[in-house]
Amino acid sequence: MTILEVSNLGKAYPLKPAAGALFRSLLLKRQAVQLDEFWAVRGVSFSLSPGESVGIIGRNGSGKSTLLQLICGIMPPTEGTVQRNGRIASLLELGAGFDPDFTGRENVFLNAALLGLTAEETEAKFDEIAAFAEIGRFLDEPVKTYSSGMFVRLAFAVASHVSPDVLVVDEALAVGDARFSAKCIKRIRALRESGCTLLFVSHDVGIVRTLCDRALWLESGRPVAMGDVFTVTSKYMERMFEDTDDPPASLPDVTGNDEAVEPVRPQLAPLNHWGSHVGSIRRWNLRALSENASVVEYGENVCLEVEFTAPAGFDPAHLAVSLSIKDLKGTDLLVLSTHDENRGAFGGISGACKVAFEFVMRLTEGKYLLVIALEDRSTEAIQYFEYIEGAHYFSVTSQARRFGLFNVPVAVSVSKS
Ligand SMILES: Nc1ncnc2c1ncn2[C@@H]1O[C@H](COP(=O)(O)OP(=O)(O)OP(=O)(O)O)[C@@H](O)[C@H]1O
Repeated sequence: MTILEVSNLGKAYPLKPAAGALFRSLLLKRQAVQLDEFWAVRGVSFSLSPGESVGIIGRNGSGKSTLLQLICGIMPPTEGTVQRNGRIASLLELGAGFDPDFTGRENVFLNAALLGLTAEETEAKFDEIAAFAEIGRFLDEPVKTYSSGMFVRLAFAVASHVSPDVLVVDEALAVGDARFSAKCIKRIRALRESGCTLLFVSHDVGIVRTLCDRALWLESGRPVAMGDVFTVTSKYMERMFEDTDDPPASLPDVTGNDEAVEPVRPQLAPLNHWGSHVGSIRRWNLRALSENASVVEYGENVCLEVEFTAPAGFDPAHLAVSLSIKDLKGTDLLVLSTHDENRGAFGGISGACKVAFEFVMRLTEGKYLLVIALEDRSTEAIQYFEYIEGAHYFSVTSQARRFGLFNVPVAVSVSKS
């Protein structure tokens, strides 16, 4: 069963005619001026099953908000259809579904009624909503006196407490402080765990990876790829790194189906490889008990050796080799760089070199991937000669059952106070 079915969805806006064309048309009283169209979104198709979560990514103006508005029925599509099979709660427009002259309390009932709740159902959830919003006595003030942050708190509190089948959130509206943002993310996670479907727009790839299983990448209103969140966001970041305005050449033009991008297969190396390739990383080896270790024991001494060729003519004082260990969602868990540990280590070198990082494995049981990069650190923004994401995949095992991502040596003492 699908909870949301989006088919060939598109939204076109008329473009204003050029001033000369309008004038000529009026003067000559000819037929109406032909208006050009601008497609903010076009050719988007996908379906969502209950409990799935999709992050929508894309640069500014790529059509993310327009797509969400079409999906929620806030505006009609120019072409295509949206079939909704459940209660959709959305957080898209500041103040949508709120009456500025009503108090916060009254608006909770109004907003919940628009989402299909009876007054009794809202009454039963009211205390929870009020506690989540944390706006205190302002609950009985008209919402026109609210700051945008207070507005969002109340709107999110309602949307996330009406037991939605689908929660649609445009993160651009998350104007709350860091603590409230963290609270919202925790709440979204809890809703997901209880089976709620999520559609989430964000510029923050890290949050999309944390909250979503799949990602849809839009470019100029068109879908570029949809599929496994890590794979699609990696391709997107690679594209952002290249940072040109040409349409992406590396991925096929697709209509939002999942076959566009292969799901992550951690056994396959590398997931991503980009950079200017002026210098090159030639070989690497994660040595634990064995060469190219695919299993590392917690507490084991680990050595990563990276062989590379320094870019010809580049000042080696600004050269750095870095490694990152990520979880399979792409979160950086450990980042080590010669730039931080031994800055200027490459002063005076040229041609083929080797660098070794030695450390004790303190990550607990799990599957991880390794990123290796050859970097230009001459400016604050890192430029990559080579960036190899998924250069190596390995698991960490542990004799003792340990919880948490890290397990560090700790001394515990007990005394009478
Ligand atoms: N009412 C409108 N009339 C004409 N063009 C519009 C209208 N609303 C949006 N657009 C255009 O449609 C395109 C997509 O806008 P949209 O807001 O959906 O992008 P977005 O990906 O959400 O951007 P951002 O990341 O900046 O929020 C943009 O070029 C925008 O200028």
